Amino acid sequence: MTKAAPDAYLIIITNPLNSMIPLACEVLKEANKLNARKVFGCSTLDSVRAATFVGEAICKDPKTVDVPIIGGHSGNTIIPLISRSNPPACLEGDDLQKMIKKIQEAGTEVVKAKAGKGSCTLAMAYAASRLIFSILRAADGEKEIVESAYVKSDVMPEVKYLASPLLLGKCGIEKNFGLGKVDECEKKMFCEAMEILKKDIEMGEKFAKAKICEAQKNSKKS
Ligand SMILES: NC(=O)C1=CN([C@@H]2O[C@H](COP(=O)(O)OP(=O)(O)OC[C@H]3O[C@@H](n4cnc5c(N)ncnc54)[C@H](O)[C@@H]3O)[C@@H](O)[C@H]2O)C=CC1
Ligand SMILES: O=C([O-])CC(=O)C(=O)O
Repeated sequence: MTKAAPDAYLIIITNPLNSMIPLACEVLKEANKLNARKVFGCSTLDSVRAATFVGEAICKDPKTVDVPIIGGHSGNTIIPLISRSNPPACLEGDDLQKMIKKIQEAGTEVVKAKAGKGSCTLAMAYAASRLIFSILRAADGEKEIVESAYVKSDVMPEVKYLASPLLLGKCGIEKNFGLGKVDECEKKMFCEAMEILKKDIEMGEKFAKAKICEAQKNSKKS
């Protein structure tokens, strides 16, 4: 990609996404071709699931429901901001906790059900096509297109990569909306998620650096 299409958008679906985006960015950085505005970790399925489950709970068509997602794309790092659901979800106590868990565990549930035979496919195809079409529509000049995705981020100094709502534009990410307003419960979940994210990010970066180092040594030998 760095040689054949250095200006291309890079959208990664492969897990572990929290580490794969740092890994990819390290490789692009090494080749002097990193344009972080065009590198996306596809966490759109979390947005799709949140809209579907919240929509079911409040009897609304999921297509009309928006729930911002922050954090990452694995278990507890997926933080659906139900307090900012549009239309409002008004979930509290046990119902709220169950909803959050349902969104966070939905992917793992499918992986377990398929018992070693992959993960969810059709829903993933839908989510990927939604992100790709959003990016293309924005590149084509359509305004006010917002998607949550896991990207290189300077929103929080503690974590260099983060999922958050993004305004898309002609050249990729136009603006990162960051965390925005979060309630106390969401803030607590985010603080816990940051500790996991930090380790996941470090793992991706370390892996990339080791592979780059190995490749450099091999090229010197030959
Ligand atoms: N971002 C997201 O929301 C989602 C991400 N995923 C991720 O997408 C990836 C694919 O998922 P599935 O299609 O369900 O998995 P799968 O197990 O059905 O397919 C993986 C494919 O990769 C091939 N493969 C494995 N190692 C390879 C290598 N070194 N070189 C070339 N091919 C290789 C396997 O032969 C297999 O065909 C996984 O990493 C999964 O975790 C899946 C669903 C949602
Ligand atoms: O864990 C997996 O392989 C599947 C996944 O990311 C999801 O369904 O969100």
